[in-house]
Amino acid sequence: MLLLPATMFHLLLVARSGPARLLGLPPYLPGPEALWSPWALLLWLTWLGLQAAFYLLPARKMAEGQELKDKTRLRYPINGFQALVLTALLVGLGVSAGLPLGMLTEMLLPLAFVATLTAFIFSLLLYLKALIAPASALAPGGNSGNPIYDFFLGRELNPRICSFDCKYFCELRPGLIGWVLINLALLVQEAELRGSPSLAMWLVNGFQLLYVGDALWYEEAVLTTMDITHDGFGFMLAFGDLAWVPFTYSLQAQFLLYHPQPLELSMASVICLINAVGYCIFRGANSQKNTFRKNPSDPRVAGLETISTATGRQLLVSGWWGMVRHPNYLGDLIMALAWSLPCGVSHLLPYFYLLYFTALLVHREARDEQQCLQKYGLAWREYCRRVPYRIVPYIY
Ligand SMILES: NC(=O)C1=CN([C@@H]2O[C@H](COP(=O)(O)OP(=O)(O)OC[C@H]3O[C@@H](n4cnc5c(N)ncnc54)[C@H](OP(=O)(O)O)[C@@H]3O)[C@@H](O)[C@H]2O)C=CC1
Ligand SMILES: CC(C)CCC[C@@H](C)[C@H]1CC=C2C3=C(CC[C@@]21C)[C@@]1(C)CC[C@H](O)C[C@@H]1CC3
Repeated sequence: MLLLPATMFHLLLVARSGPARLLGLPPYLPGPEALWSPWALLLWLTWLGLQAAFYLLPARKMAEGQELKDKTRLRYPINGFQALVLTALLVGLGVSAGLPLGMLTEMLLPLAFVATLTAFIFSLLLYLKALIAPASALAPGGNSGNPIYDFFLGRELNPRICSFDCKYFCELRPGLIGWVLINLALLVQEAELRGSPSLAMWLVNGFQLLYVGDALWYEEAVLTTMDITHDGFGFMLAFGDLAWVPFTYSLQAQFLLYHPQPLELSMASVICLINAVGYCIFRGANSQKNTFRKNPSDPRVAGLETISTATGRQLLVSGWWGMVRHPNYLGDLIMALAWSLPCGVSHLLPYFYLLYFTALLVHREARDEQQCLQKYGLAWREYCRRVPYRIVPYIY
């Protein structure tokens, strides 16, 4: 809980330092005046309020979540993409009215500080709220009895205030949309400093906008992720969603603002190709599984080979899911590489996301594997026999 914020501040500080060494000491330790700003607090609370208001707007669709312990299902608004578009319109209006968006880059440290503070306070409130929640509302993982562990993992599975789902809201809105807004501010600031944004900055902005746009367009798919169906809402997700995602996932664009990198058109084309390959695998695999889970006789997936399980559900063993057991992770990792390459190879810092993400996905894959083994038993073992590689064919 201390190491994660410390890492985030380290990254923010070294990204703007001359040597930009991932493993070096930060150039200075920020004092309270560099971290605390009432304006940053006001901006952050306005941002959360705005995204909460967008969440509450009428949605094009209400989706049902997975079945819960008490056999009920929660309902979720599907209007994340609408929130992204409304945010873009509002920011566009603001910029055309003279809003200095580039100034946001000067406020990243105090904004990250208030986001961290919010995550701690929010997690504490969530922990207390879980004390009065019924047993059926608790998450399988975060109720060990060790308060520090439970505070970190989260005790309640789907904490809600009336129909407002705190975890679902945080997972996709303020952090993800905040990430692309910070990227855009860095692009605007670069244009102000150097006359125009660099090609590398355009690529990083474009790739990450595609990723965030995709997540919000296919928002319903998040309802089947382990974050929503299995993990409680505690410090890990609150900090991850509200602080870690916007302030560390924008690291490549931060690095580029302070360390401009030349990029040939030919190299840029190769990087675009790598991102496109990663995206096709990521989207193809995710859509294939979602289509199959919704309706196994859908013509797009009906011809695929499957294994039956004792639960009545089937597992795909051909198509993307016959290549490796987590093709979507493979695509995601290839995209992560494409996001770092525009930053050149002179520094390790812009590759932090790739390194962290590899560790996160290897760990996540192992957790998912355990859950699937528990759920599907022998059928899962058979799947592992037929599809022996986890993420990278013939390697891992
Ligand atoms: N950028 C980031 O920071 C992060 C991005 N992600 C991305 O989010 C997306 C969702 O990831 P995540 O929630 O981890 O997991 P997945 O979308 O991979 O879902 C795993 C589940 O899929 C089902 N499944 C597994 N194998 C098969 C099969 N052969 N046939 C049919 N169903 C199968 C199982 O659930 P069941 O059988 O119950 O349906 C399993 O529990 C991924 O694309 C990932 O890359 C994830 C984490 C962080
Ligand atoms: C701070 C910790 C080390 C870990 C925090 C993890 C979180 C940042 C991630 C856990 C699962 C996530 C997912 C996404 C973003 C990152 C977090 C919140 C997506 C929304 C990214 C876009 C994809 O299309 C779907 C992802 C679902 C899981």
